[in-house]
Amino acid sequence: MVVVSAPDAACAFLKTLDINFSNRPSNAGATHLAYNAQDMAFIKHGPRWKLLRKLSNLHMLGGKALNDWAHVRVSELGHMLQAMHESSIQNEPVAVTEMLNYAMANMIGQVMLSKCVFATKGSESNLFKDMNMFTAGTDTSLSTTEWALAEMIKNPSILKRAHEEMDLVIGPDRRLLESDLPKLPYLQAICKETFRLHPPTPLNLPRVSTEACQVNGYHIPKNTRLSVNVWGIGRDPEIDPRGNDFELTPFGAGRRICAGTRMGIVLVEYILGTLVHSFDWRLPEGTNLNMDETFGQALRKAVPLSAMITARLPLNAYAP
Ligand code: HEM
Repeated sequence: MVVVSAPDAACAFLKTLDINFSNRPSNAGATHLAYNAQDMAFIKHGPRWKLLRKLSNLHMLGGKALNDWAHVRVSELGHMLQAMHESSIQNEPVAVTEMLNYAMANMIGQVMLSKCVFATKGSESNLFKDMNMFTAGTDTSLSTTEWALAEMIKNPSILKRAHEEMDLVIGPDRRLLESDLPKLPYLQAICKETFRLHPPTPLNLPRVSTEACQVNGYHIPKNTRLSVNVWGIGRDPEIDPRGNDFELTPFGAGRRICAGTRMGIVLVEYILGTLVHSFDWRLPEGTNLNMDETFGQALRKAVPLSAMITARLPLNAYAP
């Protein structure tokens, strides 16, 4: 197995990925949810074929599908905001992680299965869960949103500056819309910085060399397992941001790049932006912010985020 941590070597490897590292090792979990036509043929006879065909037929991860399903994100986010608002009125801490999990799973679940995942016990939704699509889509987006909120609670000046930008662009009378996102560069910078510091897949997903090859002077035999240490590269003080763009690859790169990149970015920016604009955030009295990491399906906070929130918008902004 090769783990690449140095940016220049990672850059060379990533450039070689499409040619020689396009397969996944057989135990790579969600990575079997391969997506393009060639990969589809590769797994055509596997148990995931039915769902994959559905994904592909609906073009559900592309730009048009993202627009077509915007109303689902609005309504699911509305339900979460309403529940959070009720906690704030009762002066109770909000179980942020749990709420994000429900909202993200329902957003992704409804798009893929046309039903609310946490309101159905049908076999199709079980199949969906067994197939790791939750972890590919929800755990990654959830962990980024949770880490970003935690970093802002830890650094109130960042939260304040995000509020200032949003108050200027959106104002205090309505909720954030997805169409506001391009006008919020500071929010986008917060998301990018969170991807750098807390990449949900810190070693990317593993690839296997299909052929022997030479990379950066090293001989890589056929069938070598390759991992890129995205977490280490993102924290390397030597990195020059004017490099070749391979210093920030939270969604991977090349032919097997994350199939849900667009959806992941929209989910994180839209949900995080709305939560920040809608509430003031602070820790419950007498508690400390634990920033320890734990690695499961994604790199998550070891202690789920719990916070006190105060509404910043009029009551009707918190309706589903
Ligand atoms: C913050 C959000 C997300 C992050 C950081 C992320 C990250 C990744 C990474 C690093 C890979 C491996 C790429 C490579 O090997 O080069 C991957 C693969 C994948 N992701 Fe995501 N992901 C996110 C959201 C999503 C969403 C929302 C979906 C779908 C609903 C999704 C579906 C997939 C699938 C199907 C693959 C496998 C692609 C293949 O093997 O060809 N991801 N993701």
